[in-house]
Amino acid sequence: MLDFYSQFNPSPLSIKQFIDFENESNVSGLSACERKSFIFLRKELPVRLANIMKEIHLLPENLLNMPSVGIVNNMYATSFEDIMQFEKVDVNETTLDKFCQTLVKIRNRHKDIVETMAQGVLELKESHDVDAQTENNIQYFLDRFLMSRISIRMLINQHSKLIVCGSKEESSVAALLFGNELNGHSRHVGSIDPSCEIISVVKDAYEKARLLCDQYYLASPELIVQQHNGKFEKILSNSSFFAELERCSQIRIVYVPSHLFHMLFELFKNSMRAIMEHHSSNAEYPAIEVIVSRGKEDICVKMSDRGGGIPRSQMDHLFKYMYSTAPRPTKTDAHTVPLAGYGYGLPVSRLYARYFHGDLVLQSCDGYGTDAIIYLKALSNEANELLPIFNKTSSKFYRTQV
Ligand SMILES: CS(=O)(=O)N1CCC(Oc2ccc(-c3c(C(=O)NC[C@H]4CC[C@H](C(=O)O)CC4)noc3-c3cc(Cl)c(O)cc3O)cc2)CC1
Repeated sequence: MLDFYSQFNPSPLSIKQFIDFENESNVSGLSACERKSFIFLRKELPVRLANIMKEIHLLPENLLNMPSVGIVNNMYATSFEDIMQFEKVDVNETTLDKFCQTLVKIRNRHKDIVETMAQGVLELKESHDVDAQTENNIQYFLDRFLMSRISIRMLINQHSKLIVCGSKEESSVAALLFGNELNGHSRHVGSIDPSCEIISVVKDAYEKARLLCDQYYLASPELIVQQHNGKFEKILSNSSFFAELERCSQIRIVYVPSHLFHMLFELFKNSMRAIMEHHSSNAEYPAIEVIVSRGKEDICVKMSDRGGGIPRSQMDHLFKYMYSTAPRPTKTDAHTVPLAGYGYGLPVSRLYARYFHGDLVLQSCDGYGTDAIIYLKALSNEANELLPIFNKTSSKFYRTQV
């Protein structure tokens, strides 16, 4: 069955399709949405699982034989079998309920997979010499494996949040509690906010990172936020609309707030760490400046710090899984720098940006500071999932690399 489903390419969805899918259900009732989602997912989830499982099987023997990689492999095989039981069932209330609960079970099973995979890489580093080719292999695989995982969790979250998987009582309570409007704000569609106010997420991520910074450094840099809404530039001059523009000028995007938060939280931690270390002998710390801008195609969030910057020779390391994989500090290690990434914070943040055809880039001036720019698609119909495809090209990459 694995070979059968790995023959199909994953079908990317745009954010607009995720939204329209739910809006359509408003017309024909939730059960139509649930049925349509079930029919799509009972094929698409096995396709996405099978595509990445075939790549796991192409990994270098040394890595594949690591205990933690074996655990990941078995988890995927179990989840694939779980979904297979719905391949030919009739579509009725019982199977839809069971399917929902199976998705929640799979989501819980996979919740620590990033850490488990990182543990597998660590086991390899500690037991074998890792040559440049193997490191390239691992970088290529982890980018694709972690992107695939983001996409599978997105599909599961959209289905389970829209259908509000769980007991009917929970569903009715959820409907009572959340319904379609949240305190008059636009309603979320699963994990998507159709009107996500970017500056609010920026401030939230800053406050959470500042907490960690204050805990360790007993101080933290201030935040200066600006925005430039190019969308309204043309009619800015007409003062009669000014009040309206003031309200409209909050730059909003149809996006997944949790993805944006993850990226911003990671970047704030890195900027704060650089600033506090670079100015450790000062009593004053240069503020972090964030500019949010909206143009025709892109929405950009630029974070600028004066943390001393990084030489170009070191820049590539920041996105390297192998370079950053280090033993997680033990709880008793009182001197753990809370802002230091011991995992894959930056590479995963770039995957979140790229997942809907955006990007995350760093521009550093050694001796001065670093700019980090998050690019997001301004239009939801252009924000298509970017999915890894298992085919001859990807297989060849592993073969030539070995
Ligand atoms: C893989 S991960 O996601 O897990 N993770 C990536 C992140 C890393 O932590 C960090 C944090 C900050 C910095 C840093 C320095 C810095 O440290 N300079 C001083 C050294 C410059 C080289 C110098 C040398 O080696 O030559 C030795 C001093 N300067 O600018 C930044 C900076 C980086 C990012 Cl990405 C940013 O967004 C903003 C920034 O200001 C580096 C590393 C943990 C691991």
